[in-house]
Amino acid sequence: MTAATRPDLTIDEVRLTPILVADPPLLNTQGVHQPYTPRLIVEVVTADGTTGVGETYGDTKYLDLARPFAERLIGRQVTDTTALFALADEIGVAGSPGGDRLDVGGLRGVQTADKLRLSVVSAFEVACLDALGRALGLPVHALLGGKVRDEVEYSAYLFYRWAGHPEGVAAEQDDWGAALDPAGVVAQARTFKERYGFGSFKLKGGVFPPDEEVAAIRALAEAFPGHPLRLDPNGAWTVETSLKVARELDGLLEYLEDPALGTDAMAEVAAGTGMPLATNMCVTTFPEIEKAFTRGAVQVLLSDHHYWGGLRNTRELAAVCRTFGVALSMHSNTHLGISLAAMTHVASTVPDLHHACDTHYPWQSEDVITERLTFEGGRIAVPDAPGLGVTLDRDRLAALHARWLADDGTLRERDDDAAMRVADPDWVTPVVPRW
Ligand SMILES: O=C([O-])C(=O)C[C@H](O)[C@@H](O)C(=O)[O-]
Ligand SMILES: [Mg+2]
Repeated sequence: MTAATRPDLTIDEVRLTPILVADPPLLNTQGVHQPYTPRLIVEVVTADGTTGVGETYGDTKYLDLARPFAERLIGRQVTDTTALFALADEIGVAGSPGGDRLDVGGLRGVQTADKLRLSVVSAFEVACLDALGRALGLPVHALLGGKVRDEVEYSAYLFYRWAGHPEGVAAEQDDWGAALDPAGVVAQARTFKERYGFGSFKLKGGVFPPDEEVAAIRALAEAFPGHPLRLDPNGAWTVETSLKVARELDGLLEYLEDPALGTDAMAEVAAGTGMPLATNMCVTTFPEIEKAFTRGAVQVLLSDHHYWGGLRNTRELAAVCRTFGVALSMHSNTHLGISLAAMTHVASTVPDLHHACDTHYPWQSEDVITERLTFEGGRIAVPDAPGLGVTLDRDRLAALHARWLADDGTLRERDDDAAMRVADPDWVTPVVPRW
């Protein structure tokens, strides 16, 4: 390829398409998933006609950042992903003029202005890498330095859930049925194993009193001997409860995920148990690393390329974890195939990936790509086609965007509390720790 034949990778156009995607009634400590959840699909189009795609959170606060960011990208090169961070810093976050803390809590850790920006940057970075890979005929993993494995292992993400969303609420149906006790959780795990071949199971906890969730883990251990298990109550427990559960599940869990909220509480739990602790809550930004790692508060870091700022930042995070002797795996939030492909590419390039990664993907019956990614033995084969190796399905994208347009605004923000209040008008956001 000479300079004359090199494709013109100047960004000519950026398309942002907010969508609403069907989501089952999955329970967590804050409430229940809404019947439809917002995501944002990003497309960058280069002067030579190549299009790259990315995906991130679609709530209004992300859209408000993505729009001015998209304008600033026009005329830049898709190769210039380093510049994305400085560009993002130019954009103010509403309610946080100084770029400081917006609020704390939720299920994904602190929400700083910087983290919001990084969550937006990640979709553009992935779209740029996809476009670059397509233009060069190279898979994204090659652009990241090359894969060290041909498949990436994922874990079944078990949720307590209702059979359907509340009566009268517009929603898609599925055939999973309810899971509200140990037998239901085991049945759900069995379905996951049959359909996708998953070899390890994570249970989303913090929904029922700890004893009931301990019983569910015991039932899983009995039904699936030798299969790695995890429990994640999203910080719903006190230090004392966390230590009690750690004792009771000693030898049954590969790790306990965010039993208590915040680095101080996690460090206290870690000091009192030999059970490895994982997090996607107390360490979700680079500034939080030093305190947590030096105090031994976490033994497994669950990265998430969305809020860590993309695929290359994920690799930098992996290097930091390696340096501190902290194991690495991946967190997931409701996502579609574009993000699953991005996760798979970056995961394939990280030498020390210690546990099967989380994914919500099997819960998503809808997608915006022409061919869904498939799990064989709980694993996804790392795509070798150019870019991410996925193709946007424009009809599906348009249909899910039409749903977003038709919504009166209630579903455009993920709000698990509000969704729970539809079923239980007396529901109030639980004060954490709950138990
Ligand atoms: O590992 C986690 O904490 C998550 O996956 C956070 C998510 O928001 C999960 O709790 C959910 O989807 O309800
Ligand atoms: Mg978690």
